[in-house]
Amino acid sequence: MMASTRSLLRTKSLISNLPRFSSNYKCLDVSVNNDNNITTVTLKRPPVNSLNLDLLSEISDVLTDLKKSKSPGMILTSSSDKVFTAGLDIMEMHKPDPERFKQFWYALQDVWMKLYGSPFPTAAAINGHAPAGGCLLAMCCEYRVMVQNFNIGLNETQLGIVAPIWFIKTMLNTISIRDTELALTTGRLFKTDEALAVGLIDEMATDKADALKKANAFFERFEMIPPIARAYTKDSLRGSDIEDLKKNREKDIQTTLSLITQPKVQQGLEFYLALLKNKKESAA
Ligand SMILES: CCCCC/C=C\C/C=C\CC/C=C/CC(=O)SCCNC(=O)CCNC(=O)[C@H](O)C(C)(C)COP(=O)(O)OP(=O)(O)OC[C@H]1O[C@@H](n2cnc3c(N)ncnc32)[C@H](O)[C@@H]1OP(=O)(O)O
Repeated sequence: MMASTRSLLRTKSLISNLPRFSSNYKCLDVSVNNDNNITTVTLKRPPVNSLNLDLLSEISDVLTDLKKSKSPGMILTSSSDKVFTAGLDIMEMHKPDPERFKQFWYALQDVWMKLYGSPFPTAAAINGHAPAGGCLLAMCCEYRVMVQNFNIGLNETQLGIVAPIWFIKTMLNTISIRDTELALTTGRLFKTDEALAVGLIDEMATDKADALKKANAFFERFEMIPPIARAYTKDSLRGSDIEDLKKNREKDIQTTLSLITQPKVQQGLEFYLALLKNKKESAA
């Protein structure tokens, strides 16, 4: 084979392995670092990146693309300078249309299964508050770097709701059983330094640039590790949690819908929404 043909074929195979990202994302920025081929996925759904059906569907799509293209790794971060994500969009849970809610919850399950179980390494550069679903996304990643003076945690009980079992398992994969129980029953939000002390995050950062730098450095640990061995090992640790949800997926959707539509739960959500609005009014 002529050298020029070989080089053309090599170029073609490189091109076909490059991640193909839709330029049509409305709520995400997706960019690949030329130095290490790590993809940074930036949540950008102002004002607080709350996770609605649209945003979850886009995250799910980008995770599929990254897996298909055998990406060497992904960093999840936010375009906001004070919120990583405010968690699930409360408007998807307040007086929900049942069909839409089912799609919404299905999309959340998809994101969780794809992110928690990704064969490629993942890191969260948490550059703002990460309550509830925000903490869940961060915990799905394998490594967390968080900017100082923000909050992170599963605060569901504070809203009068209950974190689903797969949220709980994700926390149990991150911190101790004892700390998980205390954190969940009290709906505790940890400040960055408290999160570090308990192991909920791995490193602190001074600002977003520092967080991205530290997150990028995490991937250097895998330079000499065969990706297949890495991926199988991760699957051995996390795969059974994912299988459990796969088996119970429909039941999980139905149970969540029936819990969330209980009048007491709806009243609790209304009260919480009013608190968020009042906070703004009293600050003005
Ligand atoms: C027997 C009982 C059984 C009960 C079982 C029940 C159910 C079980 C089933 C399901 C479990 C569901 C699990 C849910 C997990 C979740 O993720 S719930 C969401 C939790 N999120 C939060 O608690 C965060 C709330 N937000 C904040 O604390 C702050 O907004 C912030 C993130 C710290 C940012 O503060 P900041 O000052 O910058 O912004 P504002 O507070 O002024 O907010 C701006 C704007 O955005 C709105 N907003 C904030 N968060 C959300 C949100 N999560 N969803 C939707 N909208 C949100 C806020 O209201 C403001 O709106 P505006 O006034 O119209 O501008």
